[in-house]
Amino acid sequence: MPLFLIKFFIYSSPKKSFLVQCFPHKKMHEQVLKSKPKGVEPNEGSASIATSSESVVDALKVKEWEVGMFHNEVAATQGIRIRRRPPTGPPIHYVGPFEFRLENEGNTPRNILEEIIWNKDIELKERKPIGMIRKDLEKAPPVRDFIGALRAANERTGLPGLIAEVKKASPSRGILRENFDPVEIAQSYEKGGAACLSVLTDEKYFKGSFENLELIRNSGVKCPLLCKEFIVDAWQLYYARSKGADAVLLIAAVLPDLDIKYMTKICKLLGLTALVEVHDEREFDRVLGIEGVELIGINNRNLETFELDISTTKKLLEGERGKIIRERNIVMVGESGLFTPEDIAYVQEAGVKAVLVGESIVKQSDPGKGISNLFGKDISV
Ligand SMILES: O=C(O)c1ccccc1NCC(=O)[C@H](O)[C@H](O)COP(=O)(O)O
Repeated sequence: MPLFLIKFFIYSSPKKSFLVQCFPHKKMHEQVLKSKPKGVEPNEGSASIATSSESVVDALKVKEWEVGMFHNEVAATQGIRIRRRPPTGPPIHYVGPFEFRLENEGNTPRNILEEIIWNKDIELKERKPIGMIRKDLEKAPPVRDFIGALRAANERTGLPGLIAEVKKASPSRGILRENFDPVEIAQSYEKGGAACLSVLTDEKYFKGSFENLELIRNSGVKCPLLCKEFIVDAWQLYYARSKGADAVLLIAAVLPDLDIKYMTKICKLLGLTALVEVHDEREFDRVLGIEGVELIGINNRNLETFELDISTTKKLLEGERGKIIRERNIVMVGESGLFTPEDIAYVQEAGVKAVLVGESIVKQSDPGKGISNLFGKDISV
């Protein structure tokens, strides 16, 4: 019997629901049983009756969860620890006409990155139909050359091209800047010599927005824009482009190889540059095995623990991997935790042609001047 059917029967068997109801206090059934009749707040220990059209929706939800589980299994074989969906079943559980809400330990994210990823699913439920996005795409401003801008800045200054991040807050640092005017910050970065900008669009954890991305794009800022989002679905690529993005971030700690392959192809079709982010050797090797990747970021921050170590960039670019990068002419980006001219020199020495910097410059009263402080000299055009 296929795995998804076995799981379906386990999760929908009357026996299990009996156990859940009889022994809610037992370790193996530490679920809090809640029903959620339509339009009524969850109510512990009761159930609601579903209509037949609801049962079609229910079947789809179960199926959706099964796909997520399959995704988790594939991802785990590639060393990906971030689970795409909660592993202990969909939070809403259906038995015949009854609907239960199950909450248990397995439905708790293991770290902040996993929490952000699970939250994307909730956000994506509200997405516009792809047909509407197609229309928006026709009106989107033309794509600008992200990698070209980084290379040009590197040649002009002899220093890594700067991707300056427009970031109001982060899970690791909280609020970085109270008086946050995204357009003013973007203009100040451009004036200070940034080659490209990275704009956080996640609202819940970074206090960013797609509105900020659009505002910056429509403000006359010429630097190409990276849409700094947690991408889990190809739909987000179309949406980012429709809002004026020139590049998107694909995180190898979250996306299995097949997703990265598929998404980089869609990016090419849309004219978007994909910045593929890695944090360790295994992720780096996986990404080097994918054809057509032209821009790779090494994040010095462990997104599960927040630990920062800029020697991550050096470690990953040593030896054979560094050689492959040079042979393929891939542009490497050193990301996170860069505060001083010495930090910039260190990652440049390690082999990066670009850096992605947020905190150290966005916190300055004049973010453009913050760039001169970071590089130890004026790099404005
Ligand atoms: O910054 C965080 O706390 C964070 C937490 C979870 C996922 C991603 C996170 N940050 C994204 C980034 O990698 C940085 O915004 C970016 O590289 C700039 O870093 P920094 O210069 O240290 O602000």
